[in-house]
Amino acid sequence: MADDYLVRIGKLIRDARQHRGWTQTQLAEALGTSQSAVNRIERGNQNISLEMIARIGEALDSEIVSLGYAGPMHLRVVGGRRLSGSIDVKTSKNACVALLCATLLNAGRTTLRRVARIEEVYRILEVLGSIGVRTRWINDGNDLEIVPPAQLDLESMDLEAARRTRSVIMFLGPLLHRMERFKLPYAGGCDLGTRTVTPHMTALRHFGLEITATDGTYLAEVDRTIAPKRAIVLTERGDTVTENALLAAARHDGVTVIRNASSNYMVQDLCFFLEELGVRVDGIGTTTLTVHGVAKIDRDVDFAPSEDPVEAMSLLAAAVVTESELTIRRVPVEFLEIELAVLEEMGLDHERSAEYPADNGRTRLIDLTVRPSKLQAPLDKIHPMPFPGLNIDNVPFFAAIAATAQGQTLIHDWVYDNRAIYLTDLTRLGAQVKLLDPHRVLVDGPTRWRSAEMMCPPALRPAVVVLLAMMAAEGTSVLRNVYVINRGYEDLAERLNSIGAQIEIFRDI
Ligand SMILES: CC(=O)N[C@H]1[C@@H](OP(=O)(O)OP(=O)(O)OC[C@H]2O[C@@H](n3ccc(=O)[nH]c3=O)[C@H](O)[C@@H]2O)O[C@H](CO)[C@@H](O)[C@@H]1O
Ligand SMILES: C=C(OP(=O)(O)O)C(=O)O
Repeated sequence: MADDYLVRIGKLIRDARQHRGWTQTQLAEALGTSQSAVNRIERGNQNISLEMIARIGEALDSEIVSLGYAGPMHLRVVGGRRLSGSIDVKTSKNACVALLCATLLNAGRTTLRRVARIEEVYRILEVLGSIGVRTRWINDGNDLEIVPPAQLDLESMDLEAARRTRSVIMFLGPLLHRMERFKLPYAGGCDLGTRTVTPHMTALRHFGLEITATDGTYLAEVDRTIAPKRAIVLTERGDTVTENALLAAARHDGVTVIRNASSNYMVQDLCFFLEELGVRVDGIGTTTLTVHGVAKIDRDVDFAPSEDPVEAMSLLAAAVVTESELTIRRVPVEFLEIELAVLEEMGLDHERSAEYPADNGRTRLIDLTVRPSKLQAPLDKIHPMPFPGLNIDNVPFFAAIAATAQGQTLIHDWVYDNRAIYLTDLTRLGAQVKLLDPHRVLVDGPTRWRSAEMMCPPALRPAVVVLLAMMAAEGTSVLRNVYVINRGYEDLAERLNSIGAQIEIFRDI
């Protein structure tokens, strides 16, 4: 019986270590013991004290044994500290989730390099695993290997995981080639108000896909006699709808033209990946994509998704609100050009390195050094547009930046029903943010930030904006329930600590 417990605890430790991406040797070093001792513990061959379990939990930032329900993660932020040094931008959530869905097109093995270890990726991995796709972290947890089975088992889909992410909608494009009738749960994700899926249905109808929405699920049926006869015109220039159309076109044996396509960063990464799979895509970076599909794809491929422009913007905003000098490395500059132009107008003192290519060989990167600056509010409103406009997901960061600038800034988020509303949470931290209507806020700066204890807004970017303001505010703030941040940022607290922040992770027991 005792042995059985040791084996179970050993497995928990091994899982927590792998989740962290550590080798046994790395864990041994953190504990001041030997790799062979860690190996014995993980195999259940070693008596282990409660104190040792607690130390392992601390080292891995994972509660190995919890008393009852291990509650949500919270952050305690000691603010008012300057950041310094340099930090690398990780690969993007939005490309990684699209690429994971795209692996369903390929009968061969896909290796994805430096995939962001974030909750959104974990949810898609859980869904893939539940339907029979073999996925495993390799190379010390940096890279992911994905091998689909000959037959997918959709009946066993982990519905709870699927409902927590909107990205699962990108299963539609690949699945319509693998089965004629299937079910998918309704797409979830951030609480940003109504987000339509109609454009996806309109686009995929060209490939014979019809969708009926029943209680909580989409029932998809494919009529194989239908194939695109003319160009597919997307009804809106959305990122995931463009990706879904690309995924469907990739295995359509013929040429598909997609018009009003998004040319945003995640779409470009997906196009580069499709090319690795042997699917030619003309017009990458433009709004007309011509896809030369192939009926069968069976290739072992290796691909490195590019860096996340929204994480780059987040780190840049962290430097601005904390009045720090910080170098942000591996910034995909093409997808941050408008943001930088606006910030330059506002008076941001910054320096850019020469450009160098990302590991995908295509995306242009720079290292960006940001210095403390006296910012002025921009003359015109801040508003997003599909790429190459100011990125929709970067708009919330301008609220925090505007709060540090002298004067009034109007922020107009026409895209999402709720996102601008969450920006008023900044008032709890001392900012003057007035909601004019559900899409527009007026920010008056500069701000004398003050600490506060708050719940995380239920949307990724506004949640990070609140965290950044807490880092600027003197004193100790608490941000509760940060799952939504972990959806899109890998180890954000630890990484910010590495450049001088003081953020402690804690949980309810
Ligand atoms: C996994 C992923 O990649 N998520 C991104 C993707 O979500 P996703 O592609 O799912 O975005 P949606 O399709 O929900 O579009 C966001 C909102 O913008 C509206 N809309 C969009 C385009 C357009 O030309 N006109 C228009 O009105 C939609 O109706 C919707 O209300 O794109 C969003 C917009 O860039 C980003 O915020 C998300 O981070
Ligand atoms: C809105 C976002 O993402 P999602 O589409 O995953 O909800 C985001 O990344 O800010």
